[in-house]
Amino acid sequence: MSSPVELASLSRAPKVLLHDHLDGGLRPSTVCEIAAEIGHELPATDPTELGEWFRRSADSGSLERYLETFVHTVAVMQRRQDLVRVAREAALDLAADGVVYAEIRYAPEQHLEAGLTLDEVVAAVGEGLAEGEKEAAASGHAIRTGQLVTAMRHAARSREIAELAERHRENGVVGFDIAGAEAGFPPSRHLDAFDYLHEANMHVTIHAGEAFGLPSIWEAVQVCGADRLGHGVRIMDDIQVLGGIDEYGRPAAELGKLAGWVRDKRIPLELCPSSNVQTGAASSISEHPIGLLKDLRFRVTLNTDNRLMSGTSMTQEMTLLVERAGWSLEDLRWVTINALKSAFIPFDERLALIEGVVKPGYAQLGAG
Ligand SMILES: O=c1[nH]cnc2c1ncn2[C@H]1C[C@H](O)[C@@H](CO)O1
Ligand SMILES: [Zn+2]
Repeated sequence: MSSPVELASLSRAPKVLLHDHLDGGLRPSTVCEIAAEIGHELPATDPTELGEWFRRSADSGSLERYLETFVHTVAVMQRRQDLVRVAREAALDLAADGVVYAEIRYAPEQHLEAGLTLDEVVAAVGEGLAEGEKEAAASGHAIRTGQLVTAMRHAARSREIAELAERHRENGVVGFDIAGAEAGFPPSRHLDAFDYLHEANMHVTIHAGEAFGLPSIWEAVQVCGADRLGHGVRIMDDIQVLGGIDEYGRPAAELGKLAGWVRDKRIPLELCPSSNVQTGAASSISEHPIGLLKDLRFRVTLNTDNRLMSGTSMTQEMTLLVERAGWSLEDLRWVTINALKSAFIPFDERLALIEGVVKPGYAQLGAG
């Protein structure tokens, strides 16, 4: 049975976030303050106007143009103290939004302009996240965070970044990712990095199937051995909806071999509805494939991608799905548990969060 959703209570629902970019989630006021200190010119100096500028500019229908907005966030994340600050604020903002576990990603190679080393960048972000976690717990919003270290797919440093991730695995780094423009930069360009990580038994997620289709997803899964897919929304290209309901009570559909593999292997999809609408990967929230993929029982997770560029939060993404795609509280609980099952922390710790935090939290709201 599905429970009606009290929208006002969604901010209290426990949330799990696997796909959130540190350089896509800054507070507009922080961007303004640091930019003024370092003399970086912004398209707007008032925080409200700047927030609107990011959202408007990211509403471009193209991943490449969407990514251009990061020039301003990356610019203010070069000094050690600024990385600490941005990471601390990210942990605090997510905790205040009800997120109980978050994997936060960024590309260390983009934060070297003020002279930091790659290791110093990872240490600064780790320090900020730890501070944020501590403060959040003291204010009654416990959150656990982990870092995902990203290599940029157009660059040629992925092997070095993979080694960086491995060096810091006891120090808050839980996995590795590649990001950036997808068309023309297949994941297999970075095979050396993935081979290294598999040798070291490290977790890997790959942005694939966002701006480019099935060949990118196939390479990510079958050539590069991705544990999860960043977006993966274009797996839809391998699914034919037949109309009506099948013998299991699901939408009747024919899955191609790749879609079948992704579902059978329970490969998690890190879906980001608002971001996909902005980059043109989906036409609207109500038409976003997340609903169909949920009904077909793919391992669906719900994510923000870039809170600043999308003007969003986990509560907002949940609210949109409830309002525009008819999601129930049980659906939200399901994606939350899916996300924890797919997290890159040890199994026992995932289970402890599912049983000790997520299930009781949803029970309090009337689900499960
Ligand atoms: O949705 C995305 N797809 C591909 N790359 C992305 C996306 N969101 C952010 N990025 C890029 C821009 C950032 O500078 C970089 C590291 O977080 O990752
Ligand atoms: Zn992303």
